[in-house]
Amino acid sequence: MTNERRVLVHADKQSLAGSVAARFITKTVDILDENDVATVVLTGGSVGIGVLEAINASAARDTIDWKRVQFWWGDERWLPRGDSERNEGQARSALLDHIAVPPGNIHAFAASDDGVSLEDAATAYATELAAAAPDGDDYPRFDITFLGVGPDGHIASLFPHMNGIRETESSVVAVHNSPKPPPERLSLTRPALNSSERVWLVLAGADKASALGLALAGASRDEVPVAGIKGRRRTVFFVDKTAAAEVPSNLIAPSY
Ligand SMILES: O=C1O[C@H](COP(=O)(O)O)[C@@H](O)[C@H](O)[C@H]1O
Repeated sequence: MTNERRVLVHADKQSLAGSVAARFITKTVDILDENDVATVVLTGGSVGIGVLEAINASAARDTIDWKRVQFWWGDERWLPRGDSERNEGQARSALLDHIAVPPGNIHAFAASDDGVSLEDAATAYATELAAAAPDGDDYPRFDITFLGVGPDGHIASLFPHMNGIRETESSVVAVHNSPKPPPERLSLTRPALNSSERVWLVLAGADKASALGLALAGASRDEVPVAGIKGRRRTVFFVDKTAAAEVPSNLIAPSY
C-alpha cells in the first residue's frame, strides 16, 4: 500500500460531493466492521459542507451505525453559538441533526458567547481530545479527517506564514488575526491533523488551482499550509476540474 498523495478529479463540485459521500459511507461501514468506533474530523467550507449534505441525501446514509461514530472538528470560527457562519452549526444542519448520533459523540469547539477566552477554549478542546485518546496519546485515532483548502492554501485555520502552521507542541491553537474573517478561530495543529489514518481534502473552483498546484509541486508548508498535510495511510485530494488545472499530470489518478 502506498501513502503517496493522490488526486482524484471530478467533473464538477456536485459530482465531487456525491462521490466523496458515497466513498465515506462505504469506508465508514468497513471501519465499523473492524473497529468498535469510527472517528471522523469534520471541516467547514463550501465543499466540506456539500459533502455532508450529500451524505444526508444518500439512500445508503443509514447503513452506517451512527451510534458508533465520533465527530470532531478540524477548526472553528470564533463566533456566537447560533451564528450561521460557525462550522458546527453548518455541519449540524447539513447532516448531524438528521442522523441517530448521540449528542455525546459530537465534540464541538466552544463558542465566543460561552464565557471562556479563546485561549481557554483551545486548552479545553486539547483536554477533551486527550481524554478520548489511548493512554499516553494526545488525540484519538482519527479514521477520516476532512479538510477544505482555501485559495491561499490554508487548511483548517492554519494560514500561511502564521504561528499556527508552525506549532508542533500543542494539538490545538488559538488563532488571532486570521486573514479570512472572522479574525479569531480555533484549529487543530498539523501534527494532530497528520495523525489521521486518512486525510481527505475536498476542494473545488479555479481560485484553488494555484495553491493546489504549488502544494503538490513542493512548496513549503509555511508558504502553502496544505503542502504540510499527509495522513498515516492515505492522503487523497478530491477536486473538480477547475481546481485541478495546475496539478502535475503524473499525480492525477485515472478518472473513474
Ligand atoms: O474558513 C474556512 O475555510 C476553509 C476553506 O473554505 P472554502 O469555502 O474555501 O472551501 C475551511 O476548510 C475551514 O474549515 C473554514 O473554517
